[in-house]
Amino acid sequence: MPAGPQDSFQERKRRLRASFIEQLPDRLRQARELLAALTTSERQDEPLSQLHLIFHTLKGSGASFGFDAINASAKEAEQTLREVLDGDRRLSPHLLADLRRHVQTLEELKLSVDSAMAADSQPRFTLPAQRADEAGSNQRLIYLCDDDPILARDLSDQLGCFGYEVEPYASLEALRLAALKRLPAAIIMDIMFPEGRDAGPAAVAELNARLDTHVPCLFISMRDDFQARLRAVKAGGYAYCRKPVKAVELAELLDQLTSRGTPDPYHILIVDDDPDVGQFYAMVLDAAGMVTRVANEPERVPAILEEFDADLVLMDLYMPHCSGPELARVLRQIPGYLGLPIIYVSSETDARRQFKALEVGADGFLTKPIEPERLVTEVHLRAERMRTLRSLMIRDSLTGLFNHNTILQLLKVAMASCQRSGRLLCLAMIDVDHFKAVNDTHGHPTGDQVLMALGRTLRLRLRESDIVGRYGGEEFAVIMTGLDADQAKTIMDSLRESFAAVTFIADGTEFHCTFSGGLAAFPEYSDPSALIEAADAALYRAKRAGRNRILIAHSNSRQ
Ligand SMILES: Nc1nc2c(ncn2[C@@H]2O[C@H](COP(=O)(O)OP(=O)(O)OP(=O)(O)O)[C@@H](O)[C@H]2O)c(=O)[nH]1
Repeated sequence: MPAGPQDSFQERKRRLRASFIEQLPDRLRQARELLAALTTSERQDEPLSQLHLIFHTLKGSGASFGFDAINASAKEAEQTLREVLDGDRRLSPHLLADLRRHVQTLEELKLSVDSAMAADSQPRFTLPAQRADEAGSNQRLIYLCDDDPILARDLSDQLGCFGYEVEPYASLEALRLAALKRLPAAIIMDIMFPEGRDAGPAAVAELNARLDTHVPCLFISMRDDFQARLRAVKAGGYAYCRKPVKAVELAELLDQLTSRGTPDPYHILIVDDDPDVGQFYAMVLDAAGMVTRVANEPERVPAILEEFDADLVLMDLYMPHCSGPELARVLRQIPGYLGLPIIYVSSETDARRQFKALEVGADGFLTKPIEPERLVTEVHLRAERMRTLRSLMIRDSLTGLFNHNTILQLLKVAMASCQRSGRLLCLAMIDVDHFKAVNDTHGHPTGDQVLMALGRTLRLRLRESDIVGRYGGEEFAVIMTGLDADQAKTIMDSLRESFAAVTFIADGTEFHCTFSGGLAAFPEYSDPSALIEAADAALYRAKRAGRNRILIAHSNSRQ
């Protein structure tokens, strides 16, 4: 039979089990030595803790790797040692003899990889939120159905600024006919219609059944009751937004729904002092499409996190020199990791101890042995949540671009990285021309549409590596690396020309907008505030020189 991904998973598991069996005598020898050093006359916390850690690890790994006999014997010994460490029991000669007996039982076990493999169930991974995308070739075509024709038209126009081709429909019948003729990439659907309070989800369900497909769907509604949300979920709704909805939120959701590219996999850092256990979790999560990194030494974690952008940390509870809660506390004291989800994985079942460990700001507790499927689901759900929350914290709600604080942070990070690598960096500050007049003439909502369109133009036209943010009001900041100021100016000029060509329509009147920009380059300006000040000054000059142009700041011509 050809080797498939499942075979390689089983093969890796086999290797880990073999390595566990190989290391077992050495661990038991350490346990024997520690036991020999223990006397009943005085309390010796250090060897007792070390011994506890050995049995604790054996208990967890035994369970994870399917060696039930190891798990059972180590569990009893661990419990006894825990009681001694807590002061609930004295270290009597009888108790020492008991511990030696446990070590002996473990030494005498006849372990075989094959028997453990045979007892293993085949892991299956069913990742939540796998999105079907069978909407046909037109990735930008969206149907929006709402019985309020003004809202349908207005929202469609706004979504147009995000690059979507949105067709508004004010009746369910009109939408049905359109969908039967040509399938859209997604449908945005209201819940309540004259046909009934739940007519929107019913129509979507009927359409899917009729076409034998699943058209991705977002629901929008004034309703916020459980029933409405449940109907939407039953009809296969991907998201539910309460009215009034922001076009930028819908655009973000549509981006997720209609993107054909695979989403960026979750990055999971696994911290476990036992290399085999760490590898085991990594193997399970890798097989589910996540990217993992294993740290066996807690002290290396901050350095690893600096270059591995983790969505979540999976952490062992008991580790020598630095426990899981201690490491969690260290991380929480670093501002960038205050919100990083930390999940403990441990065979600790005592609820009091679990709570204590969580108190330091960790987010969850998974008790060993954990089924691969459950591990994948738990990690996936928490990492997904983290991404959503992070996005809300760092993005501007109108344009979906990075907000003011985030762009400043990112500029600092990018400049520090360019400093190390010797790469060039340019900052462009751009500002819509005569924007006050747009608001005054066409109204604030139209002004908002202009800002959304500019944000979108910047995001779609620039490289993935460029960082775009809304600096404030009608001012945007763009960080470009690996380019000198002249190259950056060429790009910004081309964007400026494209934006000037966009036709906006408000109340039947067409109008155009332009923007001006100021560019400053690193290392000519070597610290973030000097770079921003220089780009801003160049922007100011561009405005004074007549607008609709990009000017470069030079340190010898500062004004
Ligand atoms: N619609 C809308 N307007 C905003 C927003 N933030 C700031 N503004 C408006 O942007 C306008 C900025 O106007 P000014 O700074 O006077 O400059 P300008 O009219 O753009 O003219 P120049 O920059 O000199 O070309 C103000 O009227 C603000 O109220 C926003 O989020 N939405």
